[in-house]
Amino acid sequence: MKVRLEENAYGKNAVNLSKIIRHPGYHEFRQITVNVSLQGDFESAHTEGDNTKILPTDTQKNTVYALAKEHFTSAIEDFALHLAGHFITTQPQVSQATIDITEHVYSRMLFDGTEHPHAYIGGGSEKRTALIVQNAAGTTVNAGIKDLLILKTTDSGFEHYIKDRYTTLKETADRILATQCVASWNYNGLVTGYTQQFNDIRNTLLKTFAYHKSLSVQQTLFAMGQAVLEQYPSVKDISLKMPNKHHIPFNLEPFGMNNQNEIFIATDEPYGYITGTITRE
Ligand SMILES: O=c1[nH]c(=O)c2[nH]c(=O)[nH]c2[nH]1
Repeated sequence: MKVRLEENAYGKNAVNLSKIIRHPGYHEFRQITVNVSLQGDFESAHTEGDNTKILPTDTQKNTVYALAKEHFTSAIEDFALHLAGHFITTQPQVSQATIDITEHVYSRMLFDGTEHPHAYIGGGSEKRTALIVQNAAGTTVNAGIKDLLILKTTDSGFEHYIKDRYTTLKETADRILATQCVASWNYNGLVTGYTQQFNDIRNTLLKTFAYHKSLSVQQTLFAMGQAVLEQYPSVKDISLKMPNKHHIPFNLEPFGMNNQNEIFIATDEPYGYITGTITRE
């Protein structure tokens, strides 16, 4: 039987790297996880076991650490762009380099209103992400946030949905809305000041979530994406993933008590999963 190699890629995943940037009197600390993935002329490696065009994934991992010394100095997008450019320009057999970086958030410890010069506290589940794809057609920059746990205690309802013989869900005009949000957006070309853009977009997402009078997760997701596209011409499109982390009112009637929307059972699974991409018309 004749078979042929279709799409293929290889690289090193989960390259965990931390860096201290030492300044007189204070330190900066960064921690990232890097995935490198290369595409190109690797057919003979698969069909003949010919490794002469293979840059070992071990070398790719070493390259991430080595280039971090000089080139991981600001936003993860900038470091990812440098890494992608390195593999494309030094390896002629590589036609596409994909660099995916996740940054783990740390904030400085604060004592009596003063930031400690070298002690940090982890940022919980939230992470910042950058995904760079470089090939002959150009370079795309995707930035985002993942595992952003956000919740509001009112201004959320879910009513007027389909009811059939299997429906048990009660309509509510006032519920908890909670999600562990993933947001990622593509920029129109390159941007100056990735961290400022990231902080501004993150703030817009949070503010829209907080102030939106939500009729459903779907409607809030759309409003969050729309706000970003309206305020940032640099953003081409935005994708959101919003698992509905249900908080279901607990029945206190067996105990002769009236639950006035105060006591809930927080359930992890199963969960509603709402996703969408919003783009300009
Ligand atoms: O905002 C919501 N969207 C749904 O599609 C849905 N389905 C459901 O059971 N609860 C909710 N909530």
